[in-house]
Amino acid sequence: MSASPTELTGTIIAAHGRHYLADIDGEKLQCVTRGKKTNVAVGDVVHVVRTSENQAVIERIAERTTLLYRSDQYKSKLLAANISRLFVVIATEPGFADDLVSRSLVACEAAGIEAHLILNKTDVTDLLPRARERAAQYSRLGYPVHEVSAQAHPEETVEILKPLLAGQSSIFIGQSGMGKSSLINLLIPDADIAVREISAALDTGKHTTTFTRLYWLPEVDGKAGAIIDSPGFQEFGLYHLSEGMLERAFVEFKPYLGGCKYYNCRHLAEPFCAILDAVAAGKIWKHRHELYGQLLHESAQTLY
Ligand SMILES: Nc1nc2c(ncn2[C@@H]2O[C@H](COP(=O)(O)OP(=O)(O)OP(=O)(O)O)[C@@H](O)[C@H]2O)c(=O)[nH]1
Ligand SMILES: [Zn+2]
Repeated sequence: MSASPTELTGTIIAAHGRHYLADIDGEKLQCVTRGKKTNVAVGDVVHVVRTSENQAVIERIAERTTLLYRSDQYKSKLLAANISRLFVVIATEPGFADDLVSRSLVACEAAGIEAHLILNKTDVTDLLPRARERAAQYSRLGYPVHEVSAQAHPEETVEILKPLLAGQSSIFIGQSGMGKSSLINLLIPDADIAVREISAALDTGKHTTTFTRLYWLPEVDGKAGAIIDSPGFQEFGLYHLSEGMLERAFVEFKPYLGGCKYYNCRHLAEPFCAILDAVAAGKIWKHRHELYGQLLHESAQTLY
């Protein structure tokens, strides 16, 4: 369906509660949804109708290539739409939680998004060997790990990350304190100004760090890229993933799926289970199998 003459097409660049900011060819319009809908995500391409000089109402959301979301027992929360790559930022210090890293990776697999890890603060050399060892668990699963130091080696950091971001729509996520803002500021030199502009337009007052926002990257070979920055999180609920999605979202299970005696094996306590055998043989990381069990449990608790 093509846009009607009164409709404008743009991209959602920030979301704060039910208030959205759309970028329409460089012009920023404050947007609301019709009714009480909250089904819009940063990164969404939207068709809007202007209601005043700087306001509009969202009429339609264009078909998405991907949709990343979190959920708890009661509801799901959209994180970002149309992203092609996700970067989980971890660091030598403070300590990072494997649980959150793996949940992010599982969410990516389920959504068809390519996932990478960024190990920041490599300048903290006494903690580096241990952090590397932990990060290697993920590179063994096939997720690339990029070592950087936003503070001690800013130029090298940009050199490493730039090619990974070119022409992609990426999201950065991570626990608080890993250096995500430091990295974004290196990659988007005007990020501070953009944030002030966005929060003024969204009228978020001083809650400037609590919203998700999109920054455009300069075009490379005619392809525009974007970076989405999301607030630091402490939880990543995945209640919305079904059992079938879960077993496929653990990449290391793939060679064993179909090898269990029972076709409806849940890989928890069943006899002759290929996954459990692989865990026992040390071929599947026990921590990840435990997380799988936890996520199965969560998926059975959904109330919506
Ligand atoms: N040693 C070292 N410290 C760093 C590096 N990058 C960032 N930091 C510090 O780590 C702290 C957290 O950095 P931020 O960029 O605010 O981290 P964040 O992940 O955005 O955290 P939130 O804003 O809480 O979500 C700050 O004190 C930074 O100065 C680095 O490469 N090396
Ligand atoms: Zn099984």
